[in-house]
Amino acid sequence: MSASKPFPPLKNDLILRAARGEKTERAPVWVMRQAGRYLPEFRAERVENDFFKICRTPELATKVTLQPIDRYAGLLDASIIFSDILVVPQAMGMTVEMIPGKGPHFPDPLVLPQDMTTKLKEKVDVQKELQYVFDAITMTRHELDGRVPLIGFVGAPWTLMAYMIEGGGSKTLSKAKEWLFKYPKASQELLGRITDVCIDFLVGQVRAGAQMLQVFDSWGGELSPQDFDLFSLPYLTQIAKRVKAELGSEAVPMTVFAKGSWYALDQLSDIGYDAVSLDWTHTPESAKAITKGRVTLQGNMDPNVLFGGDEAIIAAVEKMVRGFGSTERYIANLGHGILPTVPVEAMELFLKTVHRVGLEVAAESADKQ
Ligand SMILES: Cc1c2[nH]c(c1CCC(=O)O)Cc1[nH]c(c(CCC(=O)O)c1C)Cc1[nH]c(c(CCC(=O)O)c1C)Cc1[nH]c(c(C)c1CCC(=O)O)C2
Repeated sequence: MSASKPFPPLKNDLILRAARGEKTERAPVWVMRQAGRYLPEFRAERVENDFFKICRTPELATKVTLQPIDRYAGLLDASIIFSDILVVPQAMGMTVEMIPGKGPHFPDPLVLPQDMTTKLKEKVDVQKELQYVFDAITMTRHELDGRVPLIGFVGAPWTLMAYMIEGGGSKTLSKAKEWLFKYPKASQELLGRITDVCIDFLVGQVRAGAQMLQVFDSWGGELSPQDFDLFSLPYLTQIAKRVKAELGSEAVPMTVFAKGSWYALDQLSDIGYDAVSLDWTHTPESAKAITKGRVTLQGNMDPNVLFGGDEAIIAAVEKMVRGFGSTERYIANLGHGILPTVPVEAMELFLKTVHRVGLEVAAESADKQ
């Protein structure tokens, strides 16, 4: 498939305007992992198909991406392409399986620096290896019919390196950290190689139709501030700068999410991203005081509030949306992905409350002027 057929015109550009720092009528909202196991229609799809088969089949990836957009019609202001951060290690030559109930598993992880020569491809042809993601993006853009913008994404180099060495989830990340401290040069080489692939992949996603991009450093907060400076920040910086330089006038807004790296918020506001996604360890007031309007803030309700019942959800959304202020440089979201056991009604109440409070805040700020 090619991106040559023109895409339908966009009817809701709230999130793009918020990311660019323009005023919005209300705070736009979407949710990390909004296409996922809390949706019965997604679970039904997973009975039929393996996780990576869905990722690799554009028709299925498109179908699953659209599930939350259809179910919560008019309530979500963005879609995010259904895929996974671990398609990058796969493109680099590694095998990754998704084990139901357990998560990702690498049967043959990187153990020693010399494994970079034997277990990773020397040159990665991103266009060929990840064509299926580009096809899914192009197909989804057409099927969305301009309802909301489509977000593309990658995992950050440090988070991907950690998976490639740990071979899956880990409580301590001891193996990946052993690399950082024992083999710092090899670690930097690996991070650089992952960065190059991430850059080609993001550029390709935009050329295929992605209208905004997010970089997920899910394990950023496992690093000390000094180690984040050495092993994550330089690569996050390269990604923003080189993707924007390569795309030139076609560049789209970019968001960085470094979960747990509260200490890096000031730096993350100055490295070329338009938006910074926050987990729930920030108050809106402190995040605004640190970032001083340099970036759009995204987030940040604790996803577990969705288990707390209606009153708790409404109270937390009120606090969040009023705290961030709703019409300037703010995108409502959770502080991390929605969890698989969240009731679909709780998600609906979250979205409806963000809309209601967002409109109230906008009306109040218009009154004041
Ligand atoms: C660390 C990470 C991964 N994947 C991702 C991250 C970064 C975000 C984060 O920190 O949560 C990113 C991701 N993974 C998925 C998306 C799809 C788009 C969306 O947000 O809706 C996105 C953006 C689908 C998925 N990725 C995965 C599922 C569930 C798998 C299944 O259906 O069996 C989905 C819907 C599997 C996955 N993939 C990964 C793990 C650790 C797991 C297992 C744990 C879990 O299930 O939550 C790696």
